[in-house]
Amino acid sequence: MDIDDKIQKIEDEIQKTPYNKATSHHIGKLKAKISKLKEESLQRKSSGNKGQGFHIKKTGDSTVVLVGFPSVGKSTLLNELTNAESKVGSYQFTTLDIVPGVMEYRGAKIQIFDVPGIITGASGGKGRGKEILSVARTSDLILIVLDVFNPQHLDVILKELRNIGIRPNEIPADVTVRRKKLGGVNVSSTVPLTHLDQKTIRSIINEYGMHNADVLIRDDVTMDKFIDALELNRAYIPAVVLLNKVDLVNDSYLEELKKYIPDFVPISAEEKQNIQYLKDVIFGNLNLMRIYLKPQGKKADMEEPLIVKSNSTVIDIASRLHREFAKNFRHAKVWGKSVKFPGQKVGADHILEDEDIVRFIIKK
Ligand SMILES: Nc1nc2c(ncn2[C@@H]2O[C@H](COP(=O)(O)OP(=O)(O)OP(=O)(O)O)[C@@H](O)[C@H]2O)c(=O)[nH]1
Repeated sequence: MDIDDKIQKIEDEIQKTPYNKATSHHIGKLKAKISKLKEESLQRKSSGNKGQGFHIKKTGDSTVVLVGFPSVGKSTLLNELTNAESKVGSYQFTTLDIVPGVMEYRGAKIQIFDVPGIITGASGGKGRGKEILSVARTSDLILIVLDVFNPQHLDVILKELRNIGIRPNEIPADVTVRRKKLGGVNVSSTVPLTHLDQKTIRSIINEYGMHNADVLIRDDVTMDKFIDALELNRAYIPAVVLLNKVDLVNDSYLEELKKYIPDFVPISAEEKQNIQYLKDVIFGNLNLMRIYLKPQGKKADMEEPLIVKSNSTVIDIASRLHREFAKNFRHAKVWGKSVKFPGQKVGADHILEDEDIVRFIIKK
């Protein structure tokens, strides 16, 4: 029996088992088993395909990946957003290889990848699923591209992404597990747990080979999220749904769709509709900010901002500039939204905001 058969067999068993208090620990154990098998299957696939996968050199400030079925307009969109010269064809599977492009926006260099069209079963190795696997898992944002006439593909794509360990738009549950030598499994939580009982938690923990551990739970987690928290390989990545080719439909069609997909960005890559707004959405979801540097006695360089992650501190910026800078840091002066008055003196841990101007004062 291969791994997929094993997974199917356990899934069938879960289907047949009624879910209640008495069976919860058993179902927890089965779900943990499935999670481990899927992980094993992923590991095998990626190691078995050495050399064939895409090796992408990450450049720029962030990376974004376009995921969608063939012919939904990914190449056309990539051309609109970036400087890449991607071939556009009106037949399926035009994208034969990965095409990175760079979108320059608000001073940031955002690298965008168009991966070959996802098809059902991609995560299982069908089509060119493993490419999606390697690219999407390491990206900072996933753009799920749908054709306006095939919105039902969203469910398939989300399922495929989950199968390769991606948890789009989820935040990891706050669970810590400390292994110990003796004393059994001790579970404590800071909030009431409405989805899991002690027996189920123990049963899942045991399935992961741990028989002595302190488990601390700070969220009212579901069974699935608890299992995710025990897997090391989960990728929590923001995702945005794009509905392409809206030039072919009217407003009432889109209104109707909102009943099924509450949150999407309508675009037309071909007719260049809503592209500017999309760029804003991309930038916004990457959680980046622009910081301008002001050398001593000179005006700030307002041409080329430093692009950093939101909530970066003064010392984060200093470390990025130069190791010596951070080591000899004394204080900084800041102009902008993060301070009460212009030129305010701040310490290393001060959190900056978008478009702040910073001057470093370092020990001589
Ligand atoms: N009407 C309309 N057609 C579009 C739009 N975007 C793309 N197309 C057309 O859809 C077809 C497929 O576009 P591509 O950009 O090649 O699609 P793709 O998703 O990259 O396809 P694969 O390379 O097969 O994965 C082409 O004929 C495009 O001209 C759009 O916004 N409106």
